[in-house]
Amino acid sequence: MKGDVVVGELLAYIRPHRKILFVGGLLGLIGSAAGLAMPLLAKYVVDAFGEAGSMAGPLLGLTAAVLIGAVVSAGGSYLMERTGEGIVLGARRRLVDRMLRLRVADVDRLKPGDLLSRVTGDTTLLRAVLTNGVVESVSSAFMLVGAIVMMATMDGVLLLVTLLVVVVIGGLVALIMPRIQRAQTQAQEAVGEMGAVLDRALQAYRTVKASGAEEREIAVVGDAAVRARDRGLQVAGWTSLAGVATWMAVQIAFLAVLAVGGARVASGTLEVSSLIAFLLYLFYLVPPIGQLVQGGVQLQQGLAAMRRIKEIEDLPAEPDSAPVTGPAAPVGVTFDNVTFRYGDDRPIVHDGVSFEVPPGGLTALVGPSGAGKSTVFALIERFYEHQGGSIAIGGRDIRDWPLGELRAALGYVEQDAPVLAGTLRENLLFAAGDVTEEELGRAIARTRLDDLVARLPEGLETAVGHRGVLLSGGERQRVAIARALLRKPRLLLLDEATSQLDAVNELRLREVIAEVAAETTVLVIAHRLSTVTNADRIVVMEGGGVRAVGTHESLVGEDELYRELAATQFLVG
Ligand SMILES: Nc1ncnc2c1ncn2[C@@H]1O[C@H](COP(=O)(O)OP(=O)(O)OP(=O)(O)O)[C@@H](O)[C@H]1O
Repeated sequence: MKGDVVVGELLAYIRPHRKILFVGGLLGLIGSAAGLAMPLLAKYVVDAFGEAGSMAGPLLGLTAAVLIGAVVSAGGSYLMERTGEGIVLGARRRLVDRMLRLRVADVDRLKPGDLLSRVTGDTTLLRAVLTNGVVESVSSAFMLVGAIVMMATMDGVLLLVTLLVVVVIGGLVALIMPRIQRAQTQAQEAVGEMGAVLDRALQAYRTVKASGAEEREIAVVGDAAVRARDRGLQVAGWTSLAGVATWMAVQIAFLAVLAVGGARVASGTLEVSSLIAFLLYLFYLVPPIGQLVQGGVQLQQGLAAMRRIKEIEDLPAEPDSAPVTGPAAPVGVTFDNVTFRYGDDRPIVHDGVSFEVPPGGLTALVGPSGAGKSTVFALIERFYEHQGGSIAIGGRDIRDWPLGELRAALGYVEQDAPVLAGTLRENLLFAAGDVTEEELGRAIARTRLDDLVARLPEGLETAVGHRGVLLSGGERQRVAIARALLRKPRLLLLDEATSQLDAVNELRLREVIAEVAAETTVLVIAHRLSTVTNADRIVVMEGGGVRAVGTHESLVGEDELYRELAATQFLVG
Protein backbone atom coordinates (compact mmCIF):
# COMPACT_ATOMS: atom_id res chain seq x y z
CA MET A 1 0.00 0.00 0.00
CA LYS A 2 1.45 3.35 -0.99
CA GLY A 3 1.93 5.95 1.72
CA ASP A 4 0.00 8.68 -0.04
CA VAL A 5 -3.03 6.43 -0.44
CA VAL A 6 -3.12 5.97 3.30
CA VAL A 7 -2.77 9.70 3.97
CA GLY A 8 -5.79 10.11 1.67
CA GLU A 9 -7.65 7.58 3.81
CA LEU A 10 -6.75 9.53 6.93
CA LEU A 11 -8.12 12.69 5.36
CA ALA A 12 -11.34 10.82 4.53
CA TYR A 13 -11.89 10.35 8.26
CA ILE A 14 -11.40 14.09 8.85
CA ARG A 15 -13.66 15.27 6.04
CA PRO A 16 -17.03 14.95 7.84
CA HIS A 17 -15.64 17.02 10.73
CA ARG A 18 -13.88 19.64 8.66
CA LYS A 19 -16.08 22.58 9.71
CA ILE A 20 -15.57 22.13 13.43
CA LEU A 21 -11.93 21.32 12.87
CA PHE A 22 -11.64 24.55 10.91
CA VAL A 23 -13.20 26.58 13.74
CA GLY A 24 -11.02 24.79 16.31
CA GLY A 25 -7.97 25.36 14.14
CA LEU A 26 -8.90 29.04 13.73
CA LEU A 27 -9.21 29.49 17.50
CA GLY A 28 -5.82 27.80 17.84
CA LEU A 29 -4.36 30.24 15.31
CA ILE A 30 -5.83 33.25 17.13
CA GLY A 31 -4.33 31.91 20.36
CA SER A 32 -1.00 31.50 18.59
CA ALA A 33 -1.21 35.02 17.15
CA ALA A 34 -1.83 36.40 20.64
CA GLY A 35 1.22 34.48 21.81
CA LEU A 36 3.26 35.75 18.90
CA ALA A 37 2.45 39.35 19.77
CA MET A 38 3.86 38.99 23.26
CA PRO A 39 7.60 39.38 22.63
CA LEU A 40 6.84 42.41 20.45
CA LEU A 41 4.74 43.91 23.25
CA ALA A 42 7.58 43.07 25.66
CA LYS A 43 9.91 44.99 23.39
CA TYR A 44 7.58 48.02 23.59
CA VAL A 45 7.59 47.75 27.38
CA VAL A 46 11.43 47.70 27.38
CA ASP A 47 11.52 50.59 24.89
CA ALA A 48 9.09 52.53 27.09
CA PHE A 49 11.57 52.09 29.95
CA GLY A 50 14.34 53.61 27.91
CA GLU A 51 12.31 56.46 26.47
CA ALA A 52 10.60 57.19 29.82
CA GLY A 53 7.23 57.12 27.98
CA SER A 54 3.97 55.74 29.33
CA MET A 55 4.07 52.01 30.03
CA ALA A 56 0.32 51.71 30.54
CA GLY A 57 -0.44 51.09 26.84
CA PRO A 58 2.12 48.33 26.23
CA LEU A 59 1.32 46.65 29.59
CA LEU A 60 -2.41 46.68 28.88
CA GLY A 61 -1.74 45.18 25.45
CA LEU A 62 0.43 42.48 27.01
CA THR A 63 -2.27 41.55 29.56
CA ALA A 64 -4.97 41.44 26.88
CA ALA A 65 -2.80 39.21 24.68
CA VAL A 66 -2.25 36.78 27.58
CA LEU A 67 -5.95 36.57 28.45
CA ILE A 68 -7.26 36.31 24.91
CA GLY A 69 -4.57 33.78 24.05
CA ALA A 70 -5.46 31.55 27.04
CA VAL A 71 -9.25 31.58 26.59
CA VAL A 72 -9.22 31.16 22.82
CA SER A 73 -6.63 28.36 22.96
CA ALA A 74 -8.65 26.47 25.57
CA GLY A 75 -11.82 26.74 23.44
CA GLY A 76 -9.89 25.58 20.40
CA SER A 77 -8.41 22.58 22.16
CA TYR A 78 -11.83 21.51 23.51
CA LEU A 79 -13.24 21.56 19.98
CA MET A 80 -10.29 19.47 18.82
CA GLU A 81 -10.81 16.83 21.50
CA ARG A 82 -14.50 16.72 20.70
CA THR A 83 -13.81 16.17 17.05
CA GLY A 84 -11.26 13.52 17.98
CA GLU A 85 -13.91 11.58 19.86
CA GLY A 86 -16.25 11.91 16.89
CA ILE A 87 -13.59 10.59 14.53
CA VAL A 88 -12.86 7.61 16.79
CA LEU A 89 -16.57 6.86 17.00
CA GLY A 90 -16.90 6.93 13.22
CA ALA A 91 -13.88 4.70 12.73
CA ARG A 92 -15.12 2.20 15.33
CA ARG A 93 -18.57 2.06 13.81
CA ARG A 94 -17.21 1.43 10.35
CA LEU A 95 -14.80 -1.20 11.58
CA VAL A 96 -17.32 -3.07 13.71
CA ASP A 97 -19.86 -2.91 10.91
CA ARG A 98 -17.38 -4.52 8.53
CA MET A 99 -16.17 -7.06 11.07
CA LEU A 100 -19.65 -8.48 11.61
CA ARG A 101 -20.32 -8.68 7.89
CA LEU A 102 -17.14 -10.48 6.87
CA ARG A 103 -17.34 -13.88 5.26
CA VAL A 104 -16.86 -16.81 7.61
CA ALA A 105 -13.96 -18.04 5.46
CA ASP A 106 -12.06 -14.79 6.07
CA VAL A 107 -12.81 -14.69 9.80
CA ASP A 108 -11.43 -18.25 10.09
CA ARG A 109 -8.00 -16.81 9.27
CA LEU A 110 -8.17 -13.89 11.72
CA LYS A 111 -7.42 -13.97 15.42
CA PRO A 112 -10.25 -12.60 17.58
CA GLY A 113 -7.90 -10.95 20.08
CA ASP A 114 -6.09 -9.13 17.30
CA LEU A 115 -9.41 -7.98 15.82
CA LEU A 116 -10.38 -6.64 19.22
CA SER A 117 -7.19 -4.63 19.53
CA ARG A 118 -7.87 -3.06 16.14
CA VAL A 119 -11.25 -1.79 17.30
CA THR A 120 -10.12 -0.63 20.73
CA GLY A 121 -6.46 0.32 20.34
CA ASP A 122 -5.81 1.33 16.77
CA THR A 123 -8.87 3.55 16.48
CA THR A 124 -7.70 5.47 19.56
CA LEU A 125 -4.42 6.20 17.83
CA LEU A 126 -6.34 7.72 14.94
CA ARG A 127 -7.72 10.38 17.25
CA ALA A 128 -4.30 11.64 18.21
CA VAL A 129 -3.07 11.90 14.66
CA LEU A 130 -6.20 13.48 13.25
CA THR A 131 -6.61 16.16 15.90
CA ASN A 132 -3.34 16.90 17.65
CA GLY A 133 -1.32 15.58 14.79
CA VAL A 134 -2.85 17.38 11.86
CA VAL A 135 -4.43 20.46 13.41
CA GLU A 136 -1.81 21.34 15.97
CA SER A 137 0.83 20.79 13.34
CA VAL A 138 -0.92 23.35 11.17
CA SER A 139 -1.09 25.86 14.00
CA SER A 140 2.50 25.05 14.94
CA ALA A 141 3.59 25.66 11.38
CA PHE A 142 1.73 28.98 11.55
CA MET A 143 3.46 29.79 14.82
CA LEU A 144 6.81 28.81 13.38
CA VAL A 145 6.40 30.88 10.24
CA GLY A 146 5.00 33.77 12.32
CA ALA A 147 7.95 33.69 14.70
CA ILE A 148 10.38 33.55 11.80
CA VAL A 149 8.67 36.52 10.08
CA MET A 150 8.80 38.49 13.33
CA MET A 151 12.47 37.56 13.69
CA ALA A 152 13.11 38.73 10.15
CA THR A 153 11.72 42.15 11.03
CA MET A 154 14.16 42.31 13.96
CA ASP A 155 17.38 41.29 12.27
CA GLY A 156 18.10 39.44 9.02
CA VAL A 157 21.61 38.29 9.97
CA LEU A 158 20.48 36.69 13.22
CA LEU A 159 17.63 34.99 11.39
CA LEU A 160 20.07 33.48 8.91
CA VAL A 161 22.17 32.10 11.77
CA THR A 162 19.05 30.59 13.38
CA LEU A 163 17.70 29.04 10.17
CA LEU A 164 21.02 27.45 9.32
CA VAL A 165 21.04 25.52 12.60
CA VAL A 166 17.33 24.62 12.38
CA VAL A 167 17.62 23.30 8.81
CA VAL A 168 20.56 21.01 9.61
CA ILE A 169 18.82 19.48 12.61
CA GLY A 170 15.49 19.33 10.72
CA GLY A 171 17.19 17.16 8.10
CA LEU A 172 18.36 14.82 10.84
CA VAL A 173 14.86 14.50 12.23
CA ALA A 174 13.50 13.74 8.76
CA LEU A 175 15.93 10.83 8.58
CA ILE A 176 14.64 9.46 11.89
CA MET A 177 10.93 9.54 10.96
CA PRO A 178 10.76 6.41 8.76
CA ARG A 179 12.42 4.44 11.54
CA ILE A 180 9.80 5.64 13.99
CA GLN A 181 7.10 4.53 11.56
CA ARG A 182 8.54 1.06 11.16
CA ALA A 183 8.94 0.58 14.91
CA GLN A 184 5.45 1.96 15.51
CA THR A 185 3.82 -0.49 13.09
CA GLN A 186 5.62 -3.34 14.79
CA ALA A 187 4.57 -2.03 18.20
CA GLN A 188 0.91 -2.03 17.22
CA GLU A 189 1.21 -5.49 15.69
CA ALA A 190 2.78 -6.71 18.92
CA VAL A 191 -0.16 -5.35 20.92
CA GLY A 192 -2.54 -7.15 18.56
CA GLU A 193 -0.54 -10.34 18.98
CA MET A 194 -0.74 -10.01 22.74
CA GLY A 195 -4.51 -9.63 22.48
CA ALA A 196 -4.64 -12.77 20.34
CA VAL A 197 -2.72 -14.98 22.77
CA LEU A 198 -4.60 -13.62 25.76
CA ASP A 199 -7.87 -14.33 23.98
CA ARG A 200 -6.75 -17.90 23.35
CA ALA A 201 -6.11 -18.42 27.06
CA LEU A 202 -9.40 -16.81 28.13
CA GLN A 203 -11.43 -18.76 25.58
CA ALA A 204 -10.13 -22.06 26.94
CA TYR A 205 -9.93 -20.93 30.56
CA ARG A 206 -11.01 -24.22 32.08
CA THR A 207 -8.82 -26.27 29.78
CA VAL A 208 -5.86 -24.06 30.70
CA LYS A 209 -6.49 -24.70 34.40
CA ALA A 210 -7.28 -28.37 33.98
CA SER A 211 -4.10 -28.82 31.97
CA GLY A 212 -2.06 -27.04 34.63
CA ALA A 213 -1.00 -24.72 31.84
CA GLU A 214 -1.35 -21.43 33.76
CA GLU A 215 2.39 -20.84 34.00
CA ARG A 216 2.92 -21.64 30.35
CA GLU A 217 0.11 -19.39 29.15
CA ILE A 218 1.23 -16.59 31.48
CA ALA A 219 4.67 -16.91 29.91
CA VAL A 220 3.27 -16.88 26.37
CA VAL A 221 1.17 -13.76 27.01
CA GLY A 222 4.06 -12.25 28.98
CA ASP A 223 6.40 -12.81 26.02
CA ALA A 224 3.97 -11.06 23.71
CA ALA A 225 3.74 -8.18 26.21
CA VAL A 226 7.54 -7.99 26.31
CA ARG A 227 7.64 -7.84 22.51
CA ALA A 228 5.11 -4.99 22.62
CA ARG A 229 7.26 -3.23 25.23
CA ASP A 230 10.43 -3.69 23.17
CA ARG A 231 8.81 -2.21 20.10
CA GLY A 232 7.41 0.61 22.23
CA LEU A 233 10.92 1.26 23.56
CA GLN A 234 12.25 1.47 20.03
CA VAL A 235 9.63 4.08 19.22
CA ALA A 236 10.48 5.93 22.44
CA GLY A 237 14.20 5.80 21.63
CA TRP A 238 13.81 7.27 18.17
CA THR A 239 11.28 9.83 19.42
CA SER A 240 13.66 10.95 22.19
CA LEU A 241 16.47 11.26 19.67
CA ALA A 242 14.27 13.48 17.53
CA GLY A 243 13.39 15.51 20.64
CA VAL A 244 17.05 15.90 21.64
CA ALA A 245 17.93 16.98 18.13
CA THR A 246 15.32 19.75 18.16
CA TRP A 247 16.29 20.88 21.64
CA MET A 248 19.93 20.98 20.60
CA ALA A 249 19.00 22.98 17.54
CA VAL A 250 17.40 25.67 19.67
CA GLN A 251 20.24 25.71 22.20
CA ILE A 252 22.92 25.98 19.51
CA ALA A 253 20.89 28.64 17.74
CA PHE A 254 20.55 30.50 21.06
CA LEU A 255 24.29 30.50 21.66
CA ALA A 256 25.03 31.50 18.08
CA VAL A 257 22.46 34.31 18.18
CA LEU A 258 23.78 35.51 21.54
CA ALA A 259 27.34 35.63 20.19
CA VAL A 260 26.54 37.24 16.83
CA GLY A 261 23.83 39.48 18.32
CA GLY A 262 26.08 40.56 21.22
CA ALA A 263 28.74 41.60 18.73
CA ARG A 264 26.16 43.53 16.68
CA VAL A 265 24.84 45.31 19.80
CA ALA A 266 28.43 46.19 20.77
CA SER A 267 29.05 47.63 17.29
CA GLY A 268 25.81 49.62 17.57
CA THR A 269 24.05 47.96 14.59
CA LEU A 270 21.35 46.38 16.81
CA GLU A 271 19.28 47.66 19.72
CA VAL A 272 19.38 45.70 22.98
CA SER A 273 15.56 45.50 23.03
CA SER A 274 15.58 43.95 19.57
CA LEU A 275 18.11 41.34 20.68
CA ILE A 276 15.92 40.50 23.71
CA ALA A 277 12.80 40.21 21.54
CA PHE A 278 14.70 38.12 19.03
CA LEU A 279 15.88 35.74 21.73
CA LEU A 280 12.30 35.47 23.07
CA TYR A 281 11.10 34.60 19.57
CA LEU A 282 13.86 32.05 19.34
CA PHE A 283 12.42 30.27 22.36
CA TYR A 284 9.01 30.59 20.78
CA LEU A 285 10.32 28.23 18.15
CA VAL A 286 10.70 25.44 20.70
CA PRO A 287 7.05 24.41 21.24
CA PRO A 288 6.07 24.52 17.54
CA ILE A 289 9.15 22.61 16.48
CA GLY A 290 8.52 20.10 19.25
CA GLN A 291 4.89 19.88 18.19
CA LEU A 292 5.84 19.38 14.56
CA VAL A 293 8.15 16.52 15.52
CA GLN A 294 5.44 15.11 17.78
CA GLY A 295 2.92 15.57 14.96
CA GLY A 296 5.27 13.65 12.69
CA VAL A 297 5.48 10.80 15.21
CA GLN A 298 1.70 10.79 15.65
CA LEU A 299 1.26 10.75 11.91
CA GLN A 300 3.40 7.61 11.80
CA GLN A 301 1.29 6.05 14.55
CA GLY A 302 -1.89 7.03 12.76
CA LEU A 303 -0.65 5.62 9.46
CA ALA A 304 0.26 2.33 11.15
CA ALA A 305 -3.16 2.19 12.82
CA MET A 306 -4.84 3.14 9.57
CA ARG A 307 -3.14 0.26 7.78
CA ARG A 308 -4.37 -2.20 10.38
CA ILE A 309 -7.89 -0.80 10.16
CA LYS A 310 -7.80 -0.80 6.36
CA GLU A 311 -6.69 -4.42 6.29
CA ILE A 312 -10.05 -5.35 7.79
CA GLU A 313 -12.09 -2.81 5.86
CA ASP A 314 -10.62 -4.07 2.59
CA LEU A 315 -11.80 -7.64 3.22
CA PRO A 316 -14.90 -8.48 1.20
CA ALA A 317 -18.21 -8.39 3.05
CA GLU A 318 -21.11 -10.74 2.52
CA PRO A 319 -23.74 -9.32 0.18
CA ASP A 320 -25.93 -6.93 2.10
CA SER A 321 -29.32 -8.50 2.44
CA ALA A 322 -31.85 -7.73 5.12
CA PRO A 323 -33.58 -10.71 6.71
CA VAL A 324 -36.83 -11.39 4.89
CA THR A 325 -39.36 -13.76 6.28
CA GLY A 326 -41.12 -15.58 3.49
CA PRO A 327 -43.89 -18.18 3.72
CA ALA A 328 -43.60 -20.56 6.64
CA ALA A 329 -43.98 -23.82 4.70
CA PRO A 330 -41.16 -26.35 5.21
CA VAL A 331 -38.59 -26.62 2.45
CA GLY A 332 -36.61 -29.57 1.15
CA VAL A 333 -32.88 -29.75 0.40
CA THR A 334 -31.13 -31.13 -2.66
CA PHE A 335 -27.37 -31.66 -2.93
CA ASP A 336 -26.45 -32.57 -6.49
CA ASN A 337 -22.86 -33.71 -7.04
CA VAL A 338 -21.53 -30.97 -4.75
CA THR A 339 -17.78 -30.50 -4.54
CA PHE A 340 -16.14 -28.30 -1.98
CA ARG A 341 -12.89 -27.55 -0.22
CA TYR A 342 -12.18 -24.91 2.43
CA GLY A 343 -9.36 -23.31 0.43
CA ASP A 344 -7.39 -23.82 -2.77
CA ASP A 345 -4.58 -25.36 -0.77
CA ARG A 346 -6.90 -27.52 1.35
CA PRO A 347 -7.97 -31.11 0.75
CA ILE A 348 -11.30 -31.83 -0.90
CA VAL A 349 -14.02 -32.20 1.76
CA HIS A 350 -17.06 -32.86 -0.45
CA ASP A 351 -16.29 -34.95 -3.49
CA GLY A 352 -19.59 -35.19 -5.33
CA VAL A 353 -22.11 -35.20 -2.50
CA SER A 354 -25.67 -35.98 -3.65
CA PHE A 355 -28.79 -36.52 -1.55
CA GLU A 356 -32.33 -35.31 -1.46
CA VAL A 357 -34.46 -34.36 1.53
CA PRO A 358 -38.17 -33.74 0.90
CA PRO A 359 -39.96 -30.98 2.83
CA GLY A 360 -40.91 -31.95 6.39
CA GLY A 361 -39.82 -34.87 8.51
CA LEU A 362 -36.61 -35.85 10.19
CA THR A 363 -33.47 -36.65 8.24
CA ALA A 364 -30.32 -37.78 10.03
CA LEU A 365 -26.81 -37.32 8.67
CA VAL A 366 -24.42 -39.91 10.02
CA GLY A 367 -20.87 -40.93 9.26
CA PRO A 368 -17.42 -41.15 10.75
CA SER A 369 -15.69 -38.04 12.07
CA GLY A 370 -14.39 -35.87 9.24
CA ALA A 371 -16.85 -37.27 6.70
CA GLY A 372 -18.06 -33.73 5.93
CA LYS A 373 -21.36 -33.66 7.82
CA SER A 374 -20.90 -30.27 9.51
CA THR A 375 -19.69 -28.94 6.19
CA VAL A 376 -23.13 -29.76 4.70
CA PHE A 377 -24.65 -27.32 7.21
CA ALA A 378 -21.99 -24.69 6.58
CA LEU A 379 -22.76 -24.83 2.84
CA ILE A 380 -26.53 -24.64 3.38
CA GLU A 381 -26.04 -21.55 5.56
CA ARG A 382 -23.68 -20.24 2.86
CA PHE A 383 -20.89 -19.66 5.34
CA TYR A 384 -18.78 -20.94 2.45
CA GLU A 385 -19.43 -21.23 -1.30
CA HIS A 386 -19.38 -24.69 -2.84
CA GLN A 387 -17.18 -24.99 -5.91
CA GLY A 388 -19.00 -27.58 -8.02
CA GLY A 389 -22.44 -29.13 -8.43
CA SER A 390 -25.53 -27.46 -7.05
CA ILE A 391 -27.44 -27.04 -3.82
CA ALA A 392 -31.13 -26.23 -3.85
CA ILE A 393 -33.35 -25.23 -0.95
CA GLY A 394 -37.07 -25.43 -1.60
CA GLY A 395 -36.32 -26.23 -5.24
CA ARG A 396 -34.46 -22.95 -5.70
CA ASP A 397 -30.71 -22.83 -6.26
CA ILE A 398 -29.01 -21.60 -3.12
CA ARG A 399 -27.19 -18.91 -5.10
CA ASP A 400 -30.52 -17.46 -6.26
CA TRP A 401 -31.69 -16.87 -2.70
CA PRO A 402 -30.97 -13.43 -1.28
CA LEU A 403 -28.69 -14.24 1.64
CA GLY A 404 -30.95 -12.59 4.23
CA GLU A 405 -33.98 -14.50 3.01
CA LEU A 406 -32.09 -17.78 2.92
CA ARG A 407 -30.81 -17.46 6.48
CA ALA A 408 -34.20 -16.26 7.71
CA ALA A 409 -35.63 -19.54 6.43
CA LEU A 410 -33.09 -21.57 8.38
CA GLY A 411 -32.71 -22.41 12.05
CA TYR A 412 -29.21 -23.43 13.01
CA VAL A 413 -28.16 -25.16 16.21
CA GLU A 414 -24.41 -25.52 16.59
CA GLN A 415 -22.92 -28.54 18.26
CA ASP A 416 -21.63 -26.66 21.30
CA ALA A 417 -24.83 -24.58 21.35
CA PRO A 418 -23.18 -21.46 22.73
CA VAL A 419 -25.00 -19.44 25.39
CA LEU A 420 -24.54 -15.73 24.85
CA ALA A 421 -23.86 -13.26 27.62
CA GLY A 422 -27.18 -11.93 28.87
CA THR A 423 -30.44 -13.18 30.30
CA LEU A 424 -32.23 -16.37 29.36
CA ARG A 425 -34.87 -14.24 27.61
CA GLU A 426 -32.23 -12.46 25.53
CA ASN A 427 -30.73 -15.81 24.64
CA LEU A 428 -34.06 -17.18 23.51
CA LEU A 429 -35.02 -14.11 21.49
CA PHE A 430 -31.58 -13.64 19.96
CA ALA A 431 -32.45 -14.99 16.52
CA ALA A 432 -36.12 -14.05 16.45
CA GLY A 433 -37.91 -11.08 14.95
CA ASP A 434 -41.20 -10.09 16.54
CA VAL A 435 -42.21 -12.69 19.04
CA THR A 436 -45.22 -12.48 21.34
CA GLU A 437 -45.01 -13.53 24.97
CA GLU A 438 -47.35 -16.37 24.07
CA GLU A 439 -45.08 -17.67 21.31
CA LEU A 440 -42.13 -17.48 23.66
CA GLY A 441 -44.05 -19.48 26.26
CA ARG A 442 -44.95 -22.09 23.65
CA ALA A 443 -41.34 -22.47 22.51
CA ILE A 444 -40.27 -22.89 26.14
CA ALA A 445 -42.92 -25.54 26.71
CA ARG A 446 -42.05 -27.37 23.50
CA THR A 447 -38.38 -27.54 24.36
CA ARG A 448 -39.26 -28.65 27.92
CA LEU A 449 -37.49 -25.65 29.39
CA ASP A 450 -40.33 -24.80 31.85
CA ASP A 451 -38.53 -26.63 34.65
CA LEU A 452 -35.41 -24.62 34.06
CA VAL A 453 -37.29 -21.30 33.98
CA ALA A 454 -39.09 -22.23 37.21
CA ARG A 455 -35.85 -23.17 38.90
CA LEU A 456 -33.82 -20.08 37.98
CA PRO A 457 -33.90 -17.38 40.66
CA GLU A 458 -35.19 -14.67 38.34
CA GLY A 459 -36.82 -16.92 35.78
CA LEU A 460 -36.42 -15.69 32.23
CA GLU A 461 -34.58 -12.61 33.45
CA THR A 462 -31.75 -14.63 35.03
CA ALA A 463 -28.34 -13.97 33.54
CA VAL A 464 -27.29 -17.30 32.04
CA GLY A 465 -24.48 -16.34 29.72
CA HIS A 466 -21.03 -15.17 30.54
CA ARG A 467 -20.49 -15.50 34.31
CA GLY A 468 -24.20 -16.12 34.81
CA VAL A 469 -25.86 -19.35 35.78
CA LEU A 470 -24.25 -22.25 34.00
CA LEU A 471 -26.60 -24.44 32.02
CA SER A 472 -26.08 -28.15 31.56
CA GLY A 473 -25.20 -29.49 28.14
CA GLY A 474 -28.76 -30.73 27.59
CA GLU A 475 -30.26 -27.40 28.68
CA ARG A 476 -27.91 -25.50 26.42
CA GLN A 477 -28.99 -27.62 23.47
CA ARG A 478 -32.65 -27.07 24.24
CA VAL A 479 -32.13 -23.32 24.70
CA ALA A 480 -30.42 -23.29 21.30
CA ILE A 481 -33.27 -25.27 19.75
CA ALA A 482 -35.86 -22.92 21.29
CA ARG A 483 -33.86 -19.99 19.94
CA ALA A 484 -33.86 -21.54 16.47
CA LEU A 485 -37.57 -22.44 16.67
CA LEU A 486 -38.58 -18.88 17.58
CA ARG A 487 -37.22 -17.99 14.17
CA LYS A 488 -39.99 -20.17 12.71
CA PRO A 489 -37.53 -21.95 10.43
CA ARG A 490 -38.55 -23.68 7.24
CA LEU A 491 -35.55 -25.94 7.69
CA LEU A 492 -33.93 -26.68 11.03
CA LEU A 493 -30.25 -27.64 11.01
CA LEU A 494 -29.36 -29.38 14.23
CA ASP A 495 -25.84 -30.49 15.04
CA GLU A 496 -26.44 -32.86 17.91
CA ALA A 497 -24.09 -32.64 20.87
CA THR A 498 -21.70 -35.57 20.98
CA SER A 499 -21.68 -35.55 24.76
CA GLN A 500 -23.87 -38.09 26.46
CA LEU A 501 -27.07 -36.76 27.93
CA ASP A 502 -28.76 -38.34 30.92
CA ALA A 503 -31.84 -40.44 30.19
CA VAL A 504 -34.29 -37.67 31.10
CA ASN A 505 -32.59 -35.08 28.93
CA GLU A 506 -32.22 -37.51 26.05
CA LEU A 507 -35.91 -38.35 26.19
CA ARG A 508 -36.81 -34.68 26.24
CA LEU A 509 -34.58 -33.93 23.29
CA ARG A 510 -36.06 -36.83 21.32
CA GLU A 511 -39.58 -35.61 21.99
CA VAL A 512 -38.65 -32.07 21.00
CA ILE A 513 -37.05 -33.17 17.74
CA ALA A 514 -39.99 -35.42 16.85
CA GLU A 515 -42.47 -32.59 17.48
CA VAL A 516 -40.49 -30.11 15.45
CA ALA A 517 -40.09 -32.60 12.61
CA ALA A 518 -43.86 -32.88 12.44
CA GLU A 519 -44.03 -29.20 11.49
CA THR A 520 -40.92 -28.41 9.55
CA THR A 521 -37.94 -30.02 7.85
CA VAL A 522 -35.30 -31.14 10.34
CA LEU A 523 -31.81 -32.11 9.25
CA VAL A 524 -29.80 -33.44 12.13
CA ILE A 525 -26.21 -34.56 12.41
CA ALA A 526 -26.92 -37.54 14.62
CA HIS A 527 -24.78 -38.95 17.37
CA ARG A 528 -27.57 -40.76 19.20
CA LEU A 529 -29.36 -43.99 18.49
CA SER A 530 -32.69 -42.49 19.53
CA THR A 531 -32.30 -39.83 16.84
CA VAL A 532 -31.47 -42.24 14.04
CA THR A 533 -34.13 -44.78 14.91
CA ASN A 534 -36.73 -42.00 14.88
CA ALA A 535 -35.50 -40.54 11.59
CA ASP A 536 -37.61 -40.78 8.46
CA ARG A 537 -34.43 -41.20 6.47
CA ILE A 538 -30.73 -41.50 7.16
CA VAL A 539 -27.94 -40.24 4.91
CA VAL A 540 -24.69 -42.13 5.53
CA MET A 541 -21.64 -40.05 4.63
CA GLU A 542 -18.09 -41.28 4.27
CA GLY A 543 -14.91 -39.71 2.92
CA GLY A 544 -16.64 -36.67 1.36
CA GLY A 545 -19.42 -38.60 -0.36
CA VAL A 546 -22.80 -40.16 0.33
CA ARG A 547 -22.50 -43.89 0.81
CA ALA A 548 -26.09 -44.93 1.42
CA VAL A 549 -29.56 -43.57 2.15
CA GLY A 550 -32.30 -45.45 3.95
CA THR A 551 -34.03 -46.05 7.26
CA HIS A 552 -32.44 -47.53 10.35
CA GLU A 553 -33.92 -50.94 9.61
CA SER A 554 -32.96 -51.02 5.95
CA LEU A 555 -29.43 -49.69 6.57
CA VAL A 556 -28.70 -52.13 9.39
CA GLY A 557 -29.49 -54.86 6.91
CA GLU A 558 -27.75 -53.38 3.86
CA ASP A 559 -24.87 -51.14 4.86
CA GLU A 560 -21.80 -52.44 6.59
CA LEU A 561 -20.49 -49.03 7.71
CA TYR A 562 -23.87 -48.10 9.14
CA ARG A 563 -24.08 -51.39 10.97
CA GLU A 564 -20.66 -50.66 12.45
CA LEU A 565 -21.63 -47.10 13.39
CA ALA A 566 -24.85 -48.31 14.95
CA ALA A 567 -22.97 -50.93 16.92
CA THR A 568 -20.27 -48.58 18.19
CA GLN A 569 -21.11 -44.89 17.93
CA PHE A 570 -24.82 -44.95 18.67
CA LEU A 571 -25.08 -47.83 21.05
CA VAL A 572 -22.30 -46.80 23.37
CA GLY A 573 -23.82 -45.70 26.64
N1 LIG B 1 -13.39 -24.06 8.84
C1 LIG B 1 -12.66 -25.05 8.31
N2 LIG B 1 -11.53 -24.74 7.66
C2 LIG B 1 -10.77 -25.70 7.11
N3 LIG B 1 -11.06 -27.02 7.17
C3 LIG B 1 -12.16 -27.39 7.82
C4 LIG B 1 -13.02 -26.42 8.43
N4 LIG B 1 -14.05 -27.08 9.01
C5 LIG B 1 -13.84 -28.40 8.77
N5 LIG B 1 -12.72 -28.59 8.05
C6 LIG B 1 -12.20 -29.88 7.58
O1 LIG B 1 -13.18 -30.48 6.75
C7 LIG B 1 -13.27 -31.87 6.98
C8 LIG B 1 -14.71 -32.27 7.25
O2 LIG B 1 -15.14 -31.64 8.43
P1 LIG B 1 -16.62 -31.71 8.98
O3 LIG B 1 -16.65 -30.90 10.22
O4 LIG B 1 -17.57 -31.38 7.91
O5 LIG B 1 -16.73 -33.25 9.34
P2 LIG B 1 -17.82 -33.97 10.21
O6 LIG B 1 -18.26 -35.13 9.41
O7 LIG B 1 -18.86 -33.02 10.64
O8 LIG B 1 -16.96 -34.46 11.44
P3 LIG B 1 -17.38 -34.48 13.00
O9 LIG B 1 -18.45 -35.49 13.16
O10 LIG B 1 -16.11 -34.89 13.66
O11 LIG B 1 -17.78 -33.09 13.36
C9 LIG B 1 -12.35 -32.16 8.15
O12 LIG B 1 -11.18 -32.79 7.64
C10 LIG B 1 -11.99 -30.83 8.74
O13 LIG B 1 -10.67 -30.80 9.16
